[in-house]
Parts: sequence; structure tokens; C-alpha cells
Amino acid sequence: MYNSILNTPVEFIKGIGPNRADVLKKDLGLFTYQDILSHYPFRYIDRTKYFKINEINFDSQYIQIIGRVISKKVVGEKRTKRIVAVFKDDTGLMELVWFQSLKWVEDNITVGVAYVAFGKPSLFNGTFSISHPEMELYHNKIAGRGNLTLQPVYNSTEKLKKFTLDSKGLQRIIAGLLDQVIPQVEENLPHYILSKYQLCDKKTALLNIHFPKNQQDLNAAERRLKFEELFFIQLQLLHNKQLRQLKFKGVKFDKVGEKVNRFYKEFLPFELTNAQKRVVKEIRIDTQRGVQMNRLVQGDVGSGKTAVALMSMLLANDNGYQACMMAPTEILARQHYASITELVTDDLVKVAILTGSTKKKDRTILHEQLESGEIDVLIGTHALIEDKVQFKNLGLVVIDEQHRFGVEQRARLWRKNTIPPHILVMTATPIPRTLAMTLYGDLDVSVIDELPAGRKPIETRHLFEGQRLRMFGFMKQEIAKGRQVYIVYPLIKESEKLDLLHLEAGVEQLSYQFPRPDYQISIVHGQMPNADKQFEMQQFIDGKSQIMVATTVIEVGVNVPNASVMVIENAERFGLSQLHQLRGRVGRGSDHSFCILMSGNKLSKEGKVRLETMVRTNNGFEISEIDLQLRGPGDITGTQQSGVLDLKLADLAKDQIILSEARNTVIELFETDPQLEKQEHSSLKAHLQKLERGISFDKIS
Ligand SMILES: Nc1ncnc2c1ncn2[C@@H]1O[C@H](COP(=O)(O)OP(=O)(O)OP(=O)(O)O)[C@@H](O)[C@H]1O
Repeated sequence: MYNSILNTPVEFIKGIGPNRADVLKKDLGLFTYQDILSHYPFRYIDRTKYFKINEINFDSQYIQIIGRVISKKVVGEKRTKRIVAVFKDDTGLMELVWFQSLKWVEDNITVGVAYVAFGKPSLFNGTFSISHPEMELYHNKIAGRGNLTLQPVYNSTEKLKKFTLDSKGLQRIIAGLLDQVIPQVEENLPHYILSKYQLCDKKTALLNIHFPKNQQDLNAAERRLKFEELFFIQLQLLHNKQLRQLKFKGVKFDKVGEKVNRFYKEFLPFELTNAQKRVVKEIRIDTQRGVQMNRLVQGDVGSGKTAVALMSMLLANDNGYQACMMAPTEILARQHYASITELVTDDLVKVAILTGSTKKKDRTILHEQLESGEIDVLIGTHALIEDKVQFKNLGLVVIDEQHRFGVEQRARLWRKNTIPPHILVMTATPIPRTLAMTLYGDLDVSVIDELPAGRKPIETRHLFEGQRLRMFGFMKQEIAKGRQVYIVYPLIKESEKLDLLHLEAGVEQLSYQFPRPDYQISIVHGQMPNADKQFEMQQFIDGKSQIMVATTVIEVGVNVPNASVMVIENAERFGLSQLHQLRGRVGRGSDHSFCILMSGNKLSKEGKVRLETMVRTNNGFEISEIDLQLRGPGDITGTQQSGVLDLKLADLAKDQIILSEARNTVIELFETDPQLEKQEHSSLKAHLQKLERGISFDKIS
């Protein structure tokens, strides 16, 4: 991306010495000039604002005060030896204290002279004081010689180590480095892009992100560098997509045959929604082109993704190919298997399931049937990607919640056929648009933005502990109508024991409120043996129990259309998308359904927003955006492991517009100059070539 000077190792910085170079490398992860220059400040102190001494309080951060030193004396001995100066303005007195550099203070700080003192005040013996303030002659400041306006503050190393680098130390290093290298920094974005989006040039941006003269310059620098950051991510993603399309032919699904047609006419128990039809059509077009499909299907809970996946798999079968569907957990795989085998029969398509708990004997038979092509559709977990699992001719892979699968695992799937199979990725709940563009930017996206007709919106209420009896009363009413109820408890690893206690206490209270034989309660939690779990779930699915008490989303990942009430205990402890996913377990039939969020009285501000959002809307797309605003991308399930999100400056919650601009720019770029042959794109081309040399294709695919 840059010229070689920026790749110079940090030990070559003037005056840095081996110890400080070590701190930079080991503690801050900064190895080259480039790393240091993109170690951006995390905030700025406004050095244009002045405080009065009587305005100082316990919350005061770094501030500056104009005053006069009215006395100065050395106090204490040995290690406590220090110079204390009394500093005065027209509102009061405070102290300035130095434990080090005493000689410098003796020589340079003069009683009777006016200074600007800068630092963080603390209260000591009833007086506010600043230790080691930065001092500047008031006269100089006014004359404009000390022209700091917004002072950068950097993440720095801990104070305890022998060799440390504080923010000021870094500030000095960066200032020196900028002086040295700025003339040699090359622009890395084409000029027409800079002028189209009115972005400042690279040199100005680097200078102003570290040492802005005013807020306006800082904003411009930030905008330019955020754009650049997002632009290069998009460049790489869309380049990968382009490469893949050039490099890999896709198997061709030319025809819609008997299986799809029969399924549509004889088996499908409902009319597809327009959104489902549109997505099936998009998949059909994609798989006809002879290019490998890589498509993400985003749909809200209950929007009918299974039917879309199944039709795509039948399309593969119609063209002589097998298909497989991979789920992140055994329970989800079983659920998919159950819902698919409910929709089709063996004479239309042979469906099998393979998970970690498939017995060895069954496994051997399965392997043979897969290799002979007897099995059309295989559903399973990670067990599917084992090398022993060989297909006769795999044409389509559907990945449910792909972000839980590593890139390497995806690549292993690819190798199961000479021509890589088409890939359809499905998310369990929608993910925010900016996140989708960044995480899945190399995929095409389909959206199922419509729920099947006749669905009544789920009514959501938030109740406090004191309203529990009301909740029980409501449950009784619904059960009397023949409906079933879920009650979900949080189960968070750190407090697993306590959570289980809560669950047990809850069950005890429930058994008292809902006694046998009138009521049956099923209980499912993660620490039960698998067979017990299956049994309890089956009881609920068969309608033999009216209440299902469970711990996590996955454990209730069942489709029981007769369940119409979802009670979520300690709802404030769940994330928004998890709450939404849980709520999606009801409202799957035509009954009016309810979600009751139970919480304690004390709610954090964020917890309150989450619950209010749930009450206000059923729209998963809207909820995912709010989730992103609240938690940031790093905390959204599954994104943690993605290096793509190590953004230095851009914020996917706030910088939607810049991201769209960057993405559109790259799309246009590849449309007008697919091979990046134009002179103005030569540095971009070089950048991509450098990346390609460093990363094998399997890793980025
Ligand atoms: N077009 C449709 N008309 C009526 N019912 C439908 C339609 N499509 C799907 N369904 C039904 O809606 C329910 C939800 O479908 P499905 O399980 O595929 O949802 P999903 O998108 O996978 O959601 P989730 O992630 O919540 O499981 C199922 O009972 C399914 O039979």
C-alpha cells in the first residue's frame, strides 16, 4: 500500500533505543513506521479551553488553567522530596507538584510569572493539585508559540513496567516520525476518488489525525482515513469474489426437473411468499451461469428459509447433483432434518442425517450411500466435513449460520467435488447491513423480507418481578385454550451454577402453580444427557407437556406451532438478537402469540433500551441495527473471530454512509476497470498482488 520507508522497523526511529523499541513492539504491537503512524489517538484534549481554579471538581479530567506562581518550595526528603508551587488565578489557589526534574523546575519556573498549567487535578490534603503539570509561559501561549489546540491522547503502556511509554512519549515519537517521513508518504487512493468524495490527501490526513489544528481538520482527516480503511477491505472482498468467479467454474443447474416440480405441486403445504419466490429465482439464475454461487440468504425468524433451502437442494438433485446442509449444532441439525422430512417423502428425495452421535455402523452405511449417490440430501453438523465423508457429486452446500464455521472448514467443503459446489449461507436472524457488507462482502445477498401470510404479530410485554402472578394467570388462560408455553432462563457460562439454581427454584415455583396431573412440565438444559433432552423435547412436541422450561436458544430451537407463549426470565441478561431469536419460537402457527419479558426492577440503561425495543418492534432487521448501535460489531454473535472487524478508525455502527461510499466506489472500479489496468489504479493492483502473494486462495475464499 505504501512506499518502503513506512515498512522500516521501529528501532530505526531517531533516538528510540532498544528498550523503547521493545515496548513499542511487545506492549503496543507496533513494529514499523506504518504501524506507528496508524496508531491513532483515541481521544483529544481541547487545549483551547481554559478552566478557572474554582471550577475544578472531582470529575475534572485534563484541563488547563491560566495563573501565576506565587510561591515555590522544596518539601520532604529523599523519595518524598518534591517541589510544591502555589498557583493562583482570580478565583482561588491550587498546588502544582513535581517529584522529578527538580532542577528543571528550580531553573525554569519563576515565582511571580504567569503560566498556563496543564494536567489532571486530584485532591490532596483538602487542596486540588496537579502533579507534573505541563507548564507554558502565558506570554508564549498568547504569542501563539505554543500552538497546540487539540492534543492527541494515545493508548499507552502500563505505568508499572520499567520502560514505559506514556501518551506524551508516543506523541513525541509520532511528531518526530511525521516530520521525517511525511514528504515521502505517497497517496494510496486515486485522485478522482478523492475529488469525488471530497477527501483530503493522505499526507494531510496523517498530520491532522495526530495533530489537528481544529475540529474541522480532524473531522476531514477522520473521514478520509475511515474511507481508506473501508475501501481497502471492500477492494479485497470484491477482488476475492472476482477471482473466485474467474478461477472456479460452477456446476450448472440447467433445468427445473421432476423433483422441484413435484415438490411445488404435490408436497408444499403452502403458497410461497413473494420474497421466497424471489430468492428461489435469484438462486436459480445464479446456479445456471456456470459460475460458482456464493450467496447469503438473510431472513427474519420464521420467514421460511427452510423451504428456500430445500427447493435449492431439490434443484441440485434435479440436475444430477447431491446437496448437503450443515448446521452449527446437533439439535439444529436434527431440527432441520425433522422439518425437511416432514415436507418430503422418500420417494421424492432420499434425505439422511449425519452428526457426531451417528453410530459407527450407521455411519459406514451412510458413507457408502453417499459415495454411490443413493442419498440426495445430507443434513448434519461439522461431522459432514470430515475427509471420510465423500460424495458422488456434491453440487450445493447450504450452511446454516455460517459465521460459526471457520474459513478453513469452508474450504474443506469445497474440496469435496472437483468443481466446487455452490454455497448458500443462511443467517438465523438478520445481521446489520454494514456488518453484512463487511463480513460477507464477497457474497451476493438475498433478503426474505416478508413473513408468510396470516401470521399475527407477536405481542410482547415487559413485566417486573412484582407482576409474576399476573404472568402465571395469563399462562393458565392460554394453556386452557390448548396452547403451550416456553419459559427460558439465561445460562451464562460464568455463572452457570447460580443460573441452574435459579432455574430449579423457578421450576419449583412453577410446579406449585401448575400441579400435576393437570399440567405437565418438560425441562431441558445443557447439562442433561442427550437422550433425556430428546425425550423431554419430544414430550413437548407431541403436546404431552404444556410447559417447556429451557435454558438457551439452541435448546428451544424447535418448531412447535402450537406453542403460543414465550416467557423469558431475566430478559435483561440476553442480547437483543438472542431475545428476538427466542421470541421467534412462537408465532409460528396462526394463533395469536405472546412474548413476556420478565426482569428485575433494576435495569441498566442499555438493558432498558433492549427491552423497550423488543416491546416496540417485531422486525428483525430493525432490531439488528439497534443491537449494533448498542453493542458494537465485536459483540455480535459470531463476529469475534473475524479479523475483518479489527477496524482502527471506522465504526460499523456509525459510519454507514462512508461504508456505502467505499463499497460503491469499489464496485464501480471493478465495473470500469476489472483488471485494474489503468495507470491511476496501478497502486491498487500492486496492493492486491502483494496480498495474494501473502495469502493462499483457500484461506481467503
Ligand atoms: N410461504 C409460507 N406460507 C406459510 N407458512 C410457511 C411459509 N413458509 C414457511 N412456512 C412455515 O413457517 C414456519 C417457519 O419456517 P422456517 O422454519 O423455514 O423458518 P426460518 O426462516 O427457518 O425461521 P427460524 O430461523 O425461526 O427457524 C414453518 O412452520 C414453515 O412450515
